[in-house]
Formats: sequence, C-alpha cells, structure tokens
Amino acid sequence: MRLADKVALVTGAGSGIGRATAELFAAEGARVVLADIDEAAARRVLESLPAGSDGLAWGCDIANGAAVERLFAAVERRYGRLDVLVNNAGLGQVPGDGFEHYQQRMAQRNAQLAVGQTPDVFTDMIVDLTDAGWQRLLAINVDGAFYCSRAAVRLMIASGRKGSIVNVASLSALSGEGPLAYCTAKAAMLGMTKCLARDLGPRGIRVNAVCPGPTRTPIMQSISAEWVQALERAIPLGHMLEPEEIARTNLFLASDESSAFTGQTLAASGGMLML
Ligand SMILES: NC(=O)c1ccc[n+]([C@@H]2O[C@H](COP(=O)([O-])OP(=O)(O)OC[C@H]3O[C@@H](n4cnc5c(N)ncnc54)[C@H](O)[C@@H]3O)[C@@H](O)[C@H]2O)c1
Ligand SMILES: CC(C)C1=CC=C(C(=O)O)[C@@H](O)[C@H]1O
Repeated sequence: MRLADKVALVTGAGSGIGRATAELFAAEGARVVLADIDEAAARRVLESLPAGSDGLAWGCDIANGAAVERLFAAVERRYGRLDVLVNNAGLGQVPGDGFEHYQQRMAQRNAQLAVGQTPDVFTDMIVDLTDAGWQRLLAINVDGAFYCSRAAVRLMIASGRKGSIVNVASLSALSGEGPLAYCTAKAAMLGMTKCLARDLGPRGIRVNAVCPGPTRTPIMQSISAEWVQALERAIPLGHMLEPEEIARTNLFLASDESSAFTGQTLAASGGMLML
C-alpha cells in the first residue's frame, strides 16, 4: 500500500484521469477527497470505491477562490490534515477560446499532409480568441491550481507534515500543439511547479508535474476525429494513453517512491514527445 494512511485530494475526480487517480489512490490505502464542479459525478465515483474506503465527495468550481477555501475547510474538519494534492481538474475547451478555429486548421493541415502537400503555416489562431474565453481557460487551469495549492500548503504546514503536489498539465505545454489559451495555461502550471518546488522543498513538500499526451477520456470527445487520428499516428508506442496509465504516473509522484523528485515534469505521452 503506497499511500497507506495518507489523505489525498484529487480535483476533477468525477471523470477521466481524475477518476482513475482517485480509484488508484484509494486502492493504495489513501483516504481520498474527490472534488469536482460536477458534485454528482464525484459522489458516484466515491460510491463506486471498494467497501471500507474512506473518502469525501465535494462539489467545487476550482476557479472560484472562496469555493476552494470551503473545500479545504471541509478537508480540515474531516481529516485535520492533507498529504497529497493532485491539481487535475481542467478543461480543453470553453466558448470563445479559439478551439474551433484551431481544429479547422488542424484538419486542413492533415488533409494537405495526406496528399503530400506542404501544410500551410498557422499564423492567426489568436484572432478568434475572446477575452472571456482566454480568461475562463486560465481561471480553471491556472487560478484553480493556485487556489488549491495555496490552501493545501497552508494545511500541510499547519499540520506539520510533508506533502506532495502533482500538477496535471499537458503535452501541449511543451510542444505548443493545441489552442493558444490551453497551451498557455498548461505552460503556466509548469512554471508554478518549479517555483513552488524551490520554495517548499525545505519544508519537505515536493511539487511535480505530469504532461499527459492524448489520453482516452471524455475530454477527447471535444476534438475532431481527424485530430484524434493524427495524434495516434504521432505516438511511437502506437496507442492513445489510458487514464489508468496517467493515474499510475500520478501515484508515483504522490508516493514516497518519487522522494528524489521535485520541480520535475514527466511527459506521460507514449513517446510522442521525448525530453
Ligand atoms: N485526456 C487528455 O488527452 C489529456 C491530455 C493532457 C492533459 N489532460 C489534462 O488532464 C486533466 C483531466 O482531463 P481528463 O481528460 O480526465 O478530462 P475529463 O473531462 O474526463 O475530466 C475533467 C474533470 O474535471 C472537472 N472539472 C472541469 N472544470 C472544473 C472546475 N472548474 N472545477 C472543478 N472541476 C472541474 C470535470 O467536471 C471533469 O470531471 C485536465 O487538466 C486536462 O487538461 C488531458
Ligand atoms: C485539448 C486536449 C484534449 C489535448 C489536446 C492535444 C494534446 C496534444 O498533446 O497534442 C493533448 O495532450 C491534450 O491535452
């Protein structure tokens, strides 16, 4: 049991990678707090955990700082401490974020490549990005990770315990492939990871990031079939990743097995990007 007696909070635990992570952490002995904007989804995951699992499901929009404070107050009341935070909740697409434009350009590029043409260079993705789309994408992926990390660190310090924070970013942060707001937000998470790792290392709190490549979760339904096919062709291991594979990477970083790691980024991408 690699997380025996640990208290772990996973955001976006109602679906996909977050769900797989919460299930694996529970199987490894953790008491898991499942936070999700979709409270019913978080509750369903909690109810599906093996009998005897101890956990808490909580509805929370992580982009709302006050709501995040209420979430962590509930964790403190219930457990008095926190050992692991996985900043996983995130969105690939919000209205006005230029995603549609990006997908059209990807489809055009793939069609050109398929007939041996040199693809057009993208130069104007930014023009369709609205203020609201940009701000919402960054609010969820960046502000949310900040609010949760701040509250988690306060709790870890107050309870005098070491801890581990795992930030689920994206391969898009490293490759620049993806809509502008998404790439920007995920890259910001990597900067946050490194700065917090330096700051919190002396307190025994480790901070690392995972950059998943294309992973078979509901988020993938928001992207076109052509883009999915192009992504799969680009993965040397030859298959779209499963959420359980990312969950095992999260477990490694959450547990003491990664005691030598802080400030690091693991590209869990089937070799799509080699660092
Ligand atoms: N699936 C992929 O290919 C892939 C690749 C790279 C990175 N990621 C990242 O992995 C993370 C998980 O994605 P997934 O593929 O499991 O997606 P998913 O859509 O299956 O799950 C995301 C979960 O986050 C929740 N959520 C969304 N906004 C929230 C908010 N504001 N507050 C709280 N919860 C919120 C959703 O309700 C959902 O349960 C995301 O950060 C995503 O950017 C996914
Ligand atoms: C938007 C999201 C599902 C996504 C798009 C593209 C990726 C890529 O690596 O090209 C992904 O990793 C993923 O985050």
